[in-house]
Amino acid sequence: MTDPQICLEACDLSVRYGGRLAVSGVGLRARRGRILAIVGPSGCGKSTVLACFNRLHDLNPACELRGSIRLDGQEILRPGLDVLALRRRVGLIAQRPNSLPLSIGRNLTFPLRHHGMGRRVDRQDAARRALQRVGLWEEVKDRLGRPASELSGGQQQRLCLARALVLEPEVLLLDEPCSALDPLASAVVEELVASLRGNVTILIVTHNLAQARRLADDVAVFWNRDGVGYLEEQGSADAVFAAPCSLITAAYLAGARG
Ligand SMILES: Nc1ncnc2c1ncn2[C@@H]1O[C@H](COP(=O)(O)OP(=O)(O)OP(=O)(O)O)[C@@H](O)[C@H]1O
Repeated sequence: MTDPQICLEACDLSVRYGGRLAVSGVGLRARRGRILAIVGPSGCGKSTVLACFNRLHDLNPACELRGSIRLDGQEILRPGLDVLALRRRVGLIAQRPNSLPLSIGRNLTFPLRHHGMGRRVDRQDAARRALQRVGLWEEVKDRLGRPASELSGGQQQRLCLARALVLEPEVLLLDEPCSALDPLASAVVEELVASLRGNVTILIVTHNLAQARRLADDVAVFWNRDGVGYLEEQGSADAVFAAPCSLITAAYLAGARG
C-alpha cells in the first residue's frame, strides 16, 4: 500500500541519453509538503533525475527512461499519460530565470489560459495573488504591461516562481534556482521557498550545502561511479548532516570530496 506521507516516489529509475547510461537504479522518495534537497558533485545526474518528475525528457527523443515514478500512488511514466495535466501538478523552475518573452502580466495569465482558465477577470485575479505570494506585486503592479525582460534576474526568478505557483501545483521542482542570482536576491528566493513548506512538496537541486542545511527537511546525496550517477544516501536532513551512513556522503558533506 502507498504511504500517504509520500507524495512522489521513484523506483529503480534509470536514464539513458543516446544509449549512454547517465543515471541508474535510483529509488527516491519525497514527503508531502516537505523540502527535499538533492545534492552531489557535478555530473552525477541530479538535474537529469529532477526533470523526470514532470516528464521534461519527453522533449528529447534521444533520452530513454526506465523504472517507475508514482505521484500520489499513480504511475506517471506510463504511455498515454496527460503530460500537460502532469505539468500543471508538477512545476519546474530552471537554474536561469526563463521568463516568457511576454509582458509581466501575461507571464502569469498565459499559462492559466493554456491550462483552460476561461474568464479573463479570474486569470487577472489569480495572477495578482501569485505575484503577492512571491512578494512582487508592489514592485510590478504599475507596469504589468511592460516586458518581463525589464526585470532584474532576482525579480525574474520570482516571476518564474509565481508562474509556477499560479497553477497551484502540488510539487515544485527547483533546479539550482539561486545559482544565477546575487546573494541578496538568492536569500529572497530561498525565503520564498521556505515559506512554501507545508503547502507544496519541493525538490530542490543545490550545490550550496549551507542552503541545503537551512532549507531541507530531507536530503538525497547523489554520486557517480564510472560515469553513471546513482543515489548514495537519503534520509532526514538532521540525520544525514549529523551522522551520514555512507563514508562517501560523510567526505562530501565535510568538503573533502566532490
Ligand atoms: N541532454 C543531454 N544529452 C546527453 N547527455 C546529457 C544530457 N543532459 C545531461 N547529460 C549527461 O548526463 C549526466 C548527468 O548530468 P546532469 O546534468 O543530470 O548532472 P548534475 O548532477 O545535475 O550536474 P550539475 O551539478 O553540473 O548540474 C552527465 O554525464 C551529462 O553529461
